[in-house]
Amino acid sequence: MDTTDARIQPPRPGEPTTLGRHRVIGRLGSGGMGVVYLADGPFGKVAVKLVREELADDPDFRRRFQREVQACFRVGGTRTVRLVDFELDADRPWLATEFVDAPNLATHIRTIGRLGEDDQITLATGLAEALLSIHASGLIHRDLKPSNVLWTPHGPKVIDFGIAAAADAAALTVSGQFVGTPGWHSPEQVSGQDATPATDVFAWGAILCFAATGEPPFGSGPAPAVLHRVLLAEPTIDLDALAAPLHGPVTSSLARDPAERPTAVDLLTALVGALPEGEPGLATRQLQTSSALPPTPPWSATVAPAGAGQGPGSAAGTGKSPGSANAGPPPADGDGSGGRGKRGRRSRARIAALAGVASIVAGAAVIAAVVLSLQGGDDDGGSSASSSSDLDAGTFSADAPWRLRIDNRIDSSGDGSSGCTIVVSDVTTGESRTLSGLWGTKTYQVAQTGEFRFDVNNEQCEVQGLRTTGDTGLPFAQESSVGDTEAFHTEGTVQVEVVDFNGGDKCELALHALSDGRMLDFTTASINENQVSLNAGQPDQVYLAEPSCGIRVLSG
Ligand SMILES: Nc1ncnc2c1ncn2[C@@H]1O[C@H](COP(=O)(O)OP(=O)(O)OP(=O)(O)O)[C@@H](O)[C@H]1O
Repeated sequence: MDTTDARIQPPRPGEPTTLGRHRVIGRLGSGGMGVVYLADGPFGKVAVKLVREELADDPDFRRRFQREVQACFRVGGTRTVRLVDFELDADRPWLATEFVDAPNLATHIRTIGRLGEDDQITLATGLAEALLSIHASGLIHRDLKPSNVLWTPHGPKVIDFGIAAAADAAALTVSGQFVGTPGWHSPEQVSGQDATPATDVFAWGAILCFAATGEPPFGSGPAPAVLHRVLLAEPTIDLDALAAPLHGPVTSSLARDPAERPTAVDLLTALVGALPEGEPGLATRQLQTSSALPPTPPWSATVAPAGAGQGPGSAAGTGKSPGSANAGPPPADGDGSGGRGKRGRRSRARIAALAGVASIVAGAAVIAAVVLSLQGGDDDGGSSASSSSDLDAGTFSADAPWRLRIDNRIDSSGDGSSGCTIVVSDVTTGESRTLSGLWGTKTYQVAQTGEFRFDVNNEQCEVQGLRTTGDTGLPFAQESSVGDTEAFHTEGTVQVEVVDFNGGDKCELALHALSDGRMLDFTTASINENQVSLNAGQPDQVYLAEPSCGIRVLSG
């Protein structure tokens, strides 16, 4: 298997140094939609796809991209990479997925050679599992090909599902011609018809032929010739090279008529029992691979230091991202009551100014060291807290995900205040995060456990640590712009009503898992549709992160 380093190129001059909260380390590759960077940030290593400028300028692309990205959160399973963060409003939108330290299948076959029979079956089963999760979420991949399959020691992981729809639409608008990589696209795509789940099954068959022989079933060469063969010729399926259990499924998946192709469920059913000896069955394998997922992201849903969102070389961005600490307007007023007035406007101006002076903010004079003690707190699902006016020494220890609430009580009638700056330090590791330019009340979910110390720049900044171990009881209402909701339990679907759009006409809502901060679903409510539902996928402890509006959870 390749090493990571061999696959990573240094960023080129003028390329972004940060994308949202992620620091760019290198380039993983580029394709039709944009460049993919390896980056490091609050979720560990991620692969960030930055959309090409031409596409970003196309309003139709943006609309479709946004819709598809929202849908991607519904895709579960262990055979698809997890979407962890994105910024859709940026000059150039980007999305971050978990980084999988493995080459793509095209590279693997080019450098190592074609797959043996056992590996073919592992690939066939894993890809069918991926298609099952994608199709079960109502999506179609549309662009399944070897470079969109990462080949790990545990089998394949599929990238780029769903988002190809947006690129197809934009490219067709411009050229009116077929756009894509010939050889993997189905006859119906080549002739301009709608893609269906059967389209992905066709690509599944083509990838298996390629994995077994190193050649796609309709050959290679100039694009028009390949497209012509896809439309009119019979595929070349080398049955000597292909593992016997795949003969039937691969042949039927390449049927010209989509109705004659098997479904992902048919493929899995056909492959049950064909897995190599020693390879556990599907359900067991899923459990094993899911435990290999990256560890709980540290400091999830916390605020990045002001200005960290877009570095000097950055090409993208407004710094506003649902699920990101920069999401949403700043609080409307100092007490978090949701009122809007002079102070809210002034806060916005101050925060904008702060964004330009990150280094000054990061080094802001910490004039009051506050160490909170929550040892004796209420631990049964309520909150336990100590305020910054209590200067007693002590430590706040958290043995489960917890919440940090900051209430800015600074009298800002005079100019000169830059809001609250809080430095949260992990006492054991010494790691710290600076949350700056905070106005009103803000609450953050922190996945990291351990012992923490808080330092604030003004004793009027009240800091509370909250334990959130149980249900809070529903329904409940949340004031405008006060950060995350309390954690609550959902049976799968959450109904939310937006009660205050906070001066705008839209509100972005992101549902996160309490356990590790991972985003489960994302939707946008509008004044015309102020009740929305979010899908957690399965019963879970969840919270709604950083809504920029006043919301009421109707059912969870
Ligand atoms: N999450 C990820 N983890 C590891 N590597 C990744 C990840 N996402 C993408 N890559 C690498 O970056 C390469 C480029 O990705 P990209 O999707 O842009 O390429 P492509 O499939 O060749 O192009 P396109 O589909 O846009 O025409 C991939 O082939 C893969 O090797």
